[in-house]
Amino acid sequence: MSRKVEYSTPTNTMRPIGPYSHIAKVGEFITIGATAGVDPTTGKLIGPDIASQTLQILDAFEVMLASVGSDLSHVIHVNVYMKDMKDFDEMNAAYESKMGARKPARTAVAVIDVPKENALLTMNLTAVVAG
Ligand SMILES: N/C(=C\C=C\C(=O)O)C(=O)O
Repeated sequence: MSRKVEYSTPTNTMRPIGPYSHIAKVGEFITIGATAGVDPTTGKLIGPDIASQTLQILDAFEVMLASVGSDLSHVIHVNVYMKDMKDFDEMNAAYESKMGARKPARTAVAVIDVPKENALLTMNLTAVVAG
């Protein structure tokens, strides 16, 4: 397996808001950094509800994973960072509506803040290349 680390940010997704790439890939392993629920064209937050933001993030993950030969069925682990744990059930419902029977390992926690102003959550993941 190659140990070369490839960093990428697809052009058809939101621009990073700091000095990072959305995706890092080493051989078959993929990691996607924290991503908020923003419109990829305007950079504006989707919502204001956590369900909309959750679905937007998962849509963005689909685009990012496709750019490196993967998809949501090859996700290993997801981290969910919410501003308020009271949103847990609503986030879960939206998450499950998109992920369906796919149930990667997941860690959901509440945090004091996230980088995108007014965002209710941010998520990141690890995955492998499809095949
Ligand atoms: N991944 C980072 C920020 C993401 C923010 C966002 O999508 O709203 C970072 O600063 O490392």
